[in-house]
Amino acid sequence: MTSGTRAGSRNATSAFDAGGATPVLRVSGLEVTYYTDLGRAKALDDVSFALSAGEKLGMVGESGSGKSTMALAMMRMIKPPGRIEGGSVFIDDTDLMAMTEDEMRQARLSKIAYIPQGAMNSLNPVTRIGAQMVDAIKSHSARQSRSAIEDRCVHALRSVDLDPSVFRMYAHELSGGMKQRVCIAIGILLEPKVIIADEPTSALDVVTQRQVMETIDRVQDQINAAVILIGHDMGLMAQFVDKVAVMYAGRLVEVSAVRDMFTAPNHPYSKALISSLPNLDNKGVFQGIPGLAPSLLRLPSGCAFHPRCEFAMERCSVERPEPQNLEEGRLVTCHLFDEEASQ
Ligand SMILES: Nc1ncnc2c1ncn2[C@@H]1O[C@H](COP(=O)(O)OP(=O)(O)OP(=O)(O)O)[C@@H](O)[C@H]1O
Repeated sequence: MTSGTRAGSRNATSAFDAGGATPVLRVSGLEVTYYTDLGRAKALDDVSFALSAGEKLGMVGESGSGKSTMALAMMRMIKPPGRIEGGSVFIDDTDLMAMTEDEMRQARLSKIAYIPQGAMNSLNPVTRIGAQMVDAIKSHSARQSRSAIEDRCVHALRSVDLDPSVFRMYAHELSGGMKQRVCIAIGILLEPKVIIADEPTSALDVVTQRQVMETIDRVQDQINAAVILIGHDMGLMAQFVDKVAVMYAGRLVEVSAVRDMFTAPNHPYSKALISSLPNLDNKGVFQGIPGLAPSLLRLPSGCAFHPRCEFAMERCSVERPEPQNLEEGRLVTCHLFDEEASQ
């Protein structure tokens, strides 16, 4: 039933296919566990992927699948009871996981920027936008002159289509879309190589959502960054990203080019996600996926998706599938592909 073909390697971390180009970002074997009173929740389990400059990856998955944890782990911003327990995050030749705390503070914003969920609501209400932007730059390059820093801020505001007058404004004077664009402007102030935007369009109307996505597109073009967009909206993703990564219970179950993902998804969970989207055949009715996402505290044995999978085989409840690289840079974590390989 599978549509992808194996490229021979079973080791997903060995082939960082970033579309032929040398990847600027290589995440390998990233692991995060939350130690809660109720037990251990492995929120990130052996996550590996790569992105090249100018590439956009959409990260999707149900609530609690580990998308924000992945972003926070890449930024080394996981807080107790969470712990990063393994893996590397290379930007070019530098492993963020091997940096000192001080080096990592410098790397945030200059090498890798994170626009968190609800960022626009966390702008300081009593400080002008300009002062918040200046502070962000000063914490990295204190030696620049005030006028050079201000020029940089105004340039960033212009890049996201905001008038330079926004520099002197307060957050309450801006619309939701404008605030989100301010957050993007702050994210690109130091021209990072990698930008992670966590649900950048939630709580915005559809027209503004589109404008914010177009803004991200444009600034990405200007600085040639690799961008990770985290979100639930597969439809919006489809229009803006190059690749889609699907997370389920802390694991990457599929990474495919956006066209492949929508026309021929490999993993049964991706198939269910795609076919649950409203379309003309189902008259716009949301289908949903049977069953519930599992608790990370009590994961099903074998493949965590097997209780909800219409293609589940006997081994799926016993043996945990490993990520496998397929041709055309596709990755899948599913036993259906083992079957294909052994034929
Ligand atoms: N502070 C915490 N303490 C304990 N467990 C946590 C904590 N934060 C996250 N988790 C666990 O990690 C899992 C993944 O959470 P995460 O926020 O990364 O998911 P998500 O996919 O980003 O969800 P959403 O789409 O709702 O933002 C959760 O299901 C939860 O079990």
